[in-house]
Amino acid sequence: MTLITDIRLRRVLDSRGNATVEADVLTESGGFGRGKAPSGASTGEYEAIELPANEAIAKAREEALPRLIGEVHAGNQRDVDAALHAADGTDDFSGIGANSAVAISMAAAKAGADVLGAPLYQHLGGTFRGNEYPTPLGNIIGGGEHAADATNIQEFLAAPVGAPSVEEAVFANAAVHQEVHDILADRDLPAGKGDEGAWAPSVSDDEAFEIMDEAVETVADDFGFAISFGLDVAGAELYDEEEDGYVYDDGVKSTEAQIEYIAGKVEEYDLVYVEDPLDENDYEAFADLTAQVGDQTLVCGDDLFVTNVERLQAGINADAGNSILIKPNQIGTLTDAVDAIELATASGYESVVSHRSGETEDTTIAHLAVATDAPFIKTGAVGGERTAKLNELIRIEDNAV
Ligand SMILES: O=C(O)[C@@H](CO)OP(=O)(O)O
Ligand SMILES: [Mg+2]
Repeated sequence: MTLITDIRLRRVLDSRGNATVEADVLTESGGFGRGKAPSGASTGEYEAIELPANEAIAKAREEALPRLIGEVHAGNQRDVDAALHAADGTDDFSGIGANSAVAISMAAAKAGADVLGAPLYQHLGGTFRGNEYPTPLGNIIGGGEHAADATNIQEFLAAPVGAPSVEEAVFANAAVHQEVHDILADRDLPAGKGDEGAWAPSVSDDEAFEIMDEAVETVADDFGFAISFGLDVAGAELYDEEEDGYVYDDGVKSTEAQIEYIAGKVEEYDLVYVEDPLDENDYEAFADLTAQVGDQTLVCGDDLFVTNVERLQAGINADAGNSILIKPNQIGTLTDAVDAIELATASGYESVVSHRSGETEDTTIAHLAVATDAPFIKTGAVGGERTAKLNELIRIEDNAV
């Protein structure tokens, strides 16, 4: 019933106005799924390769479609993704493009769910998945590669850990976003928004910490539950090999100083989440920081692990970090992403499912986070391509998908 009978690929817009790949998968019994590839700006050195959309589409039409149409069942996700790998023939999807691969992989999963008449999260997670919902991490203040003349740290993320429901958590993050706007206005600090909708004021990182702290406390009082915050430092973007350190507006920090700085911020602000605090090649520094603060916060590898089981295994061996960021387009297929989650779970690491800075209306990651019992999902706080996922989470919680 889920035999793939047609795949259509087209170029559509992403949230930055760039071209990305959209895939439609149709099955023998009328099942339909549509997936769209997101795209990063602070991409890790070891990510799967995204090709220009036109090229990715042409390559996938030539190489992948003949191996999928009439050959593979959309309901057998591992078969779909194995066919994508076989069609690509490289170990980084540079053959057909990770953007074509992930769009087809997600579209096939949705077509498989459609035939079953089940929500995608049930198709992916099965009926015996847990009954937890992820806490949304809301990007509130940001800079780095996502906005010019703003903070050095890429993302300050609200984490409504005490929220009684996904719905309350989503609204709390939006309220923190609004509160930060008001604080910035009171301080006469004009601010545009970065790629993910976070405020991008021209303030020091220290001032951003202070503003976040004030905003989450105010909103936590209003909502009546605990709201913490966390960071995506995007350390690989700050690290400069020639300087042998992390380059901030106010000077360069050595690796030791960076570890001390982040550990200090974890203590001072009770941070619940710290992503990529260090360079993507420095497992040892990750391990040092994890030894210091790993029992009180999630130390998460994004550019460090790039959703890749081999890089994750190296991290596990080195005790580097205690959680992994999962971005399906970083590795190219849902099977590869789920393999990384399974290895993480088996090794006592948490998995945090994430959007990219360039996004679309696609909601697959909301379903993946619920299917795999992720403790957190990182998918922004405001903006249509972000609320697409947040509102889908609300619907999933409400049994309305
Ligand atoms: O670094 C990150 O975690 C992501 C998403 O927030 O950014 P980008 O998609 O630009 O890599
Ligand atoms: Mg990151």
